[in-house]
Amino acid sequence: MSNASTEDFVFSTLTDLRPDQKAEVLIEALPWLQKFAGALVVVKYGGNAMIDETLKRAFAEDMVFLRQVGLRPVVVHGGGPQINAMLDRLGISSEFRGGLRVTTPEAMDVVRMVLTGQVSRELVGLLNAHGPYAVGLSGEDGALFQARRRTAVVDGVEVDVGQVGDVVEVNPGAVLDLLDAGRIPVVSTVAPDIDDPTQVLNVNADTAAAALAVALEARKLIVLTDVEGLYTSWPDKSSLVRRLRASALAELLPSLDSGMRPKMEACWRAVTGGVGRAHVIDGRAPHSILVEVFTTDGIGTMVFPDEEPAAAPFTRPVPLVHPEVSA
Ligand SMILES: Nc1ncnc2c1ncn2[C@@H]1O[C@H](COP(=O)(O)OP(=O)(O)O)[C@@H](O)[C@H]1O
Ligand SMILES: CC(=O)N[C@@H](CCC(=O)OP(=O)(O)O)C(=O)O
Repeated sequence: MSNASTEDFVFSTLTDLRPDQKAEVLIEALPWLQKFAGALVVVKYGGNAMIDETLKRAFAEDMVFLRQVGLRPVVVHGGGPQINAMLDRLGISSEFRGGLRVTTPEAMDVVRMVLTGQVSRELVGLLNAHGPYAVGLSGEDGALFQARRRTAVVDGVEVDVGQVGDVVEVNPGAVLDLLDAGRIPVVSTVAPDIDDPTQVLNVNADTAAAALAVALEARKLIVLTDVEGLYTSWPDKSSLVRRLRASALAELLPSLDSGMRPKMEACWRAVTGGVGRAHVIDGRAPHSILVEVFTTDGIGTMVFPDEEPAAAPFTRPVPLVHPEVSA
């Protein structure tokens, strides 16, 4: 076993399971399949979790699995490393300040091109290898997002970062139409500038995913990244947090580094805005989404609200199989 890859290990372990053990794995999912039937789940797929081909295919399988068992998944994707690669190829320099890309008009053209013309296309293709599920749209389509320009804060000082914005309005109609038609919307986080409709703004994908999850009254926001979850004293591996109340997270936020901070802020915004649970999970582990949704222990870090909402969050039954997919 010592020379086997992680993948060999996973597959040999699974095929070595006795039938009764396989049945146990399946039956553990039953209460979660019941609980989440019809639930709307926003999944943020980060650029760093999007590098390995096998993992990308596993991600697409997970999304189609969620859809097929009656959930309503919405993908919001990032693409930071892919934007960096294209800027390098084009010889355009780029830097981050306070966790945000300084976005010149020239860089904005590249951000828009890479997110909507490359990353979105690739994800849509991977999902549609399983049937006609995915439709890509950006924050510009159907006036999905309106954003307002923002600055970054570096060492307590506000700095200009160019064409960067925060989502201030969401019109989720186009996403709901796609969900009602049995599709999986794949959202790129480019948004029109609310104060100057001739301009588009670059929006951090974690932040946009949280705004969309709140507007859609999602049951869950799941953020995939390239670590196991939130560590209270990064990089000490023993400090991984499994469960965290929103108020405890609010106290932690100021101490977090720039990579994790937008993610955890997004989780806080989501659960304080009415989303049932927000999770940060490891996108490097194949099928981590399924483990999170359909097992009792889950995986990664889960953020929950201080007070549970009085009424059950919004759910709507959906046909198990899209007519076109079953044809
Ligand atoms: N407290 C922390 N817990 C976990 N990861 C952290 C923490 N502080 C910083 N990080 C870093 O944040 C990174 C994830 O952020 P980022 O690279 O922006 O991811 P993504 O591309 O998935 O959006 C991790 O790889 C890790 O290096
Ligand atoms: C303003 C800003 O920084 N925007 C990000 C948008 C993409 C993103 O958020 O991608 P990840 O999720 O892969 O980090 C950027 O230009 O890289």
